Formats: sequence, structure tokens, C-alpha cells
Amino acid sequence: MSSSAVSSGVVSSGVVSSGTARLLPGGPVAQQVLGEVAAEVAALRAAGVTPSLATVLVGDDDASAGYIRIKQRQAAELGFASPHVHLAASASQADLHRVIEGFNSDAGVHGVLVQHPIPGHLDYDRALQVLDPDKDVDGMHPVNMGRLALGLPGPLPCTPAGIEALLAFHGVPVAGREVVVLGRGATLGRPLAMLLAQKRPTANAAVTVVHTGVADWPRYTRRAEILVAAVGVPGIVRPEHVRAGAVVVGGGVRYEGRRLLPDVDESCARVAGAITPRVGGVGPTTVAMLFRNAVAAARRAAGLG
Ligand SMILES: Nc1nc2c(c(=O)[nH]1)N[C@@H](CN(C=O)c1ccc(C(=O)N[C@@H](CCC(=O)O)C(=O)O)cc1)CN2
Repeated sequence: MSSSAVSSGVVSSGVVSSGTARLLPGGPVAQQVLGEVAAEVAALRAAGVTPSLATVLVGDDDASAGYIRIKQRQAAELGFASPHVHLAASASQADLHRVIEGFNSDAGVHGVLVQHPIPGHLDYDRALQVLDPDKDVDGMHPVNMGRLALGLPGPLPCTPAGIEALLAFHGVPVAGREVVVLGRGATLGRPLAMLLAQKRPTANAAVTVVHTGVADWPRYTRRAEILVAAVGVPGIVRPEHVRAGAVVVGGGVRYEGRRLLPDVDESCARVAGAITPRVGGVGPTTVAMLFRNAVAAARRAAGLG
């Protein structure tokens, strides 16, 4: 979409509107990425390497158990091995570290993820620091955040990478455009801002990060050609926060069990030029990027990366 399309909104009854926004689904993006991953898995297996993605679940959260099942099913479809450890909710930090260290030292395991959230008495960040950064398929280890900040190769955080891929897939130009990221969290807002500012054809944007601690944050979001909501406060982004014709990406969500409560109110479609759907938007791209990181880790371990 050109920037002239972005400024083509009309004013009706006080609301700036460009009609109903084009939808930007994540499903086809995920399918494309997973197709590429499948081809890489086939090549690895032909070379005698079975890529392996290990998963760790702590406790009895139904939603987390569901996401692990989705990842294991996807792993099986793609031809990954997927060893799994399920720790009791009463597990100690040391128990969790032992499991991670076991996978670190297992040369047959190429990627490891610890499903989030973990029980409240455990520290996810400390556990992450125990993980071998080269097996960190979520791209969240401090070493990988450092690599991202420096523009060095490494696994990218899955949701930010999924958003960049989604924009590219749908032909939304990013380079040179005004991107505003609402939210500065470590899993989405901060890494996404670093990613979209990088000098690459699918990035290279003028990126502003603003957060809801800034009293007049809508002043920033209203000027965005591409607005990414990354807050985790359901419905916080409303039509009056969106520039007419802008591309709106709903990255932030809050989960209530398996129910997803997105940051972006659906009424924003009245103002936006293009928008990710409430369901089937950014979410599916996150899982695809996980497998992209996992196959890349396997290729590196096999000396092919
Ligand atoms: N170690 C990790 N833990 C968690 C992650 C993660 O990426 N790594 N993300 C979430 C859970 N999650 C994957 O683990 C996940 C959640 C939701 C979706 C998704 O595609 N949702 C759909 C459908 C939603 C609905 O039906 O309401 C969507 O967005 O369309 C994918 C992955 C927390 N933990």
C-alpha cells in the first residue's frame, strides 16, 4: 500500500474513516514458512540428521498443555523429533534448570523451548539464561537479544519475526515508512522495533516505540502509517487512535485460559486501510517462526547453517 493510500481517509460524522480495512491473515504466511521448513527438514533427513525440538512444560495449565500439543503435532508433521518433559507444578527452579541442562548437553537435541507461563514460584528469565543460546528457538535468550540489537545472525524472537514476515507477505511496504510500536515489552515491542529498524528490504523503517505510561500516547499512534499494538491490554487500541488508512497489526494479546483477548478493538477496521484479523492474524506466524528457528538450529549443528 502506498503512503497516498494511507492518507486517503474521508471524514464522516466526526470519525475519520477509509471504509472497511483489507484483512491481513497470518495463516498463508505460516503455510509458506512451514513449507520452506519442510523442505529444509527433508534435506537434513536425507543427510542423516533428524532435527529435534525439545519442549518443556511445567505445571498443569490447560492452555499451555494445548499449545505444547499443537507444537508437537506440527513437529511430527514436519519430520522433527520432539522429546518432551512435563514437570510437576511443584518443581523447583533447580529441577527446571536440570532439565534444560540435560537438553543443552544432548547433541541430538537442536532446539529447546520452555512453555510460558510457568508457575509463579519459578523465574522464567533465570531459566532462560541456563539455556544454550544456540538452542533457544524462542529467540529470547539475552545473547540472542544482543545479537538482534547488533544485527548479528541468530534466532529471532518469534512474534516480531512473524510480524515482519506477515507485512512482507501481504506486500505492505515498510522501508522508509513511519512505524509506531505501542508497547515496549521484551517479548514483542522492544525486539520488533529493533527488527523493523534494521537495514533490510522488508524493514528499514522509521520506528517509534511508545508505551501507555506516556499520557498522550495516542498522539504517536495517530501518526503511524503502520501501527503495531504490543501492549497486552484488551481493546486498548480504538479507532480514534488510528490514522485513517493505516496498517494496523494486533501483536499484543492477553490470554484468559485459551481465550485470546487482543489489544486492537475490531472497530479499528472502520478506520484502518489494512488490519490483522482478531483470530488467525499474528498468532499462526509465531508458531511458524518457532520451526524456522528450530530447523536453522539443526542446520547449524550439522555444519550446514
Ligand atoms: N515458550 C513460549 N511460550 C509461549 C509462547 C511462545 O511463543 N513461546 N506464546 C504463547 C502461546 N502460544 C505458543 O506457545 C501461542 C498462542 C496462540 C497462538 C495462536 O495462533 N492463536 C490463534 C487462535 C486464538 C484463539 O482461538 O482465540 C490466533 O492468534 O489466531 C499461537 C501460539 C504464550 N506462551
